[in-house]
Amino acid sequence: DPQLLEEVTQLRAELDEANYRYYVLDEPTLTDADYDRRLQRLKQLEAENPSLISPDSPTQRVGAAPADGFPSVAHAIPMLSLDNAFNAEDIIAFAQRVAERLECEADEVEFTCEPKLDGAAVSLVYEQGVLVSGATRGDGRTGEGITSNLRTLRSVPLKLMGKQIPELLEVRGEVIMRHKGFEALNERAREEGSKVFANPRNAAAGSLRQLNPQITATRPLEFHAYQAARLEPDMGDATHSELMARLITLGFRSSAELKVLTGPQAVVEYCEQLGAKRDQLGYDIDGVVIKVNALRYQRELGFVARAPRWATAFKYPAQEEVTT
Ligand SMILES: Cc1ccc2cc(C(N)=O)cc(O)c2n1
Repeated sequence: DPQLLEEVTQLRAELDEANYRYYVLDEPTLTDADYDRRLQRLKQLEAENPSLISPDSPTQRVGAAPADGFPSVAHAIPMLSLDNAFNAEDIIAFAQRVAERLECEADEVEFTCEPKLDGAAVSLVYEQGVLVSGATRGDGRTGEGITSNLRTLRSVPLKLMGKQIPELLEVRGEVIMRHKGFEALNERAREEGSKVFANPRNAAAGSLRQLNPQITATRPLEFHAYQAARLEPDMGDATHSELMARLITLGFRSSAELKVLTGPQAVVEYCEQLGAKRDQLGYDIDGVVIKVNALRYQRELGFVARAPRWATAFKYPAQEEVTT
């Protein structure tokens, strides 16, 4: 019945658009009540016409628990950790090392800076624009397959947006829990006598490792993309900042605080400025991720044993643990 198909298609488009505006653009259009009304209507139409159900429908976010635990997933490209810088001298030394290898002046090198979110790192794989796999970082080479849990996050697109859909995209990013959601969760946990989490990072990691996606679906988690580990067709001689802008058009949230800066002094200033407003962000960060912006230079610089030569993480002193 074309009338029915029209209504189902319209509802899906409205729900996907509402997700994007709420979670990526921070400009919600639908109220939660409007969102839920449309979702219920779509669930009813799909229940009456099961042949219409497709895995990328907004109604298919919360599935069944994986029968026997999470499968082990090998990352096609290792999720390596970053080397650390602790002060301005370390940042300048990092920039000098990069400049030497690129045979240019440190003050000419373009860097990006973004807050280093303190959550749980995950990887999402999209084939022909559809989410096919999601995994935890694990030990960097092998993680746990938690696709069913990641599907419950409304900031994780079930299918990519727009017309320029890549054949293959592997997005890396951080799943975080904001302070407000963390405090509300622990408040409920104390009332119910269930597990109270020590900090938002543990709460995010613990929520992603729930065997039952219905539980994960109730947790206030957000996915923030920070890298495209694989992209086919690739973007050739692009930059990290252009890649992040492309991810936003594909439906992902990526750091609103990302800045392109030239030379180490500007990077040091960014780290000082962000440090000054660290307590007002509403979510935990443990530093600043500093990257060489040009992807061509990132490829040229490569990695040392365990961490990229082209990136480092400036770390702030640990904050006193949140008293629960
Ligand atoms: C390459 C790399 C590795 C880990 C990262 C971690 C974060 C983070 N925790 O926010 C951000 C990034 O841009 C990262 N980038």
